[in-house]
Amino acid sequence: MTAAQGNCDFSWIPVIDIKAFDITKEENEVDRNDLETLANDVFKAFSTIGFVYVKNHGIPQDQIDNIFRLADDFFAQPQETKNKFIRPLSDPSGIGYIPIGRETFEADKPADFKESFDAIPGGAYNQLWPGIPNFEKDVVEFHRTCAKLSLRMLKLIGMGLGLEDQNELLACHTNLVNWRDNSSTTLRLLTYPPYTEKEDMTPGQARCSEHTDYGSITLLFQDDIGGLEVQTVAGEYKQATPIPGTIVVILDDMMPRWTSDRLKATLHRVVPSHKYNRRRSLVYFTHPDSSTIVKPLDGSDTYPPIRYTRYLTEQYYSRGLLGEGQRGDVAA
Ligand SMILES: O=C(O)CCC(=O)C(=O)O
Ligand SMILES: [Fe+2]
Repeated sequence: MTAAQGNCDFSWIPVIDIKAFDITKEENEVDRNDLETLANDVFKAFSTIGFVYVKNHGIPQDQIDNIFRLADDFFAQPQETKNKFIRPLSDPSGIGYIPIGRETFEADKPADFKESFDAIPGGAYNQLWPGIPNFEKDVVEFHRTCAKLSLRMLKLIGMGLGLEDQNELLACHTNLVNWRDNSSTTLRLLTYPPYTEKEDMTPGQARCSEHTDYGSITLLFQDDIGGLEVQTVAGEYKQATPIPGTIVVILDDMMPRWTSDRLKATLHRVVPSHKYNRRRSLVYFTHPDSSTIVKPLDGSDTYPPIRYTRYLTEQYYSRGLLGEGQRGDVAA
């Protein structure tokens, strides 16, 4: 489906071809009609299912493959080496290595059977980088590349919403351009090891338990092993099958708040459906600037204003990534 065709099928996650507005194009080269068609499609998808597959985005496949390889190199290290990158519960950033069984989205369930390495480059936090050749340089570069795509998606969302100032959402994301300060935008390298029910997994344990993401939008690069499930409008879960060459774009918790529920943040999870296979993904959590006060853009009182950092701190705390004593530290 090309941008000019429009009219995607919105009964399930649509594939939207954004070639007309990919990250290699200068904004002033882009045809206005193509842009409007794209903005309409993106808006329809995000106001129904809350997810899209984006193809022809302009991020080179080689660059993506290289980050998957570097992630493999990190997770292949001995446990003691990886443990050196665990951040203490007193660290408000939530970055670093998160071992299996530490993070949970549902307090009454066993913590997730996954491990991750979270990166917020830019120097605002004391990020520790593994000594794997090119790891820091390439991860930082990939972070910046993802920022370009997120900015494109935010632009389309602003147009699709018909905002008087179409750049109003972009204005809350200066951290994607001047990313040194005010940023909690995180690249997560994620791996779900193979397992046996008897020895490794606890009954009821998920690879990634049910949740919505916290920020503005998420870019999810998945490998070819399935397991990601997304809640349908009818409330059932359905597989979001990997589609080669696409990135899954997810709407996060701030969007219903900004748009008075015109846009949705949809529940999703990763189920242990492929036990002999490792699943890997790269997740770019785009966050608004930390100091942003998120409130309905239509001036209504659908949601009370909230300072983004405060919201995030509460989420990290409830996920087990932050200690009780740190909850107030970065709050409003
Ligand atoms: O690995 C995946 O496919 C999904 C991960 C996810 O939803 C998350 O980390 O927020
Ligand atoms: Fe998620």
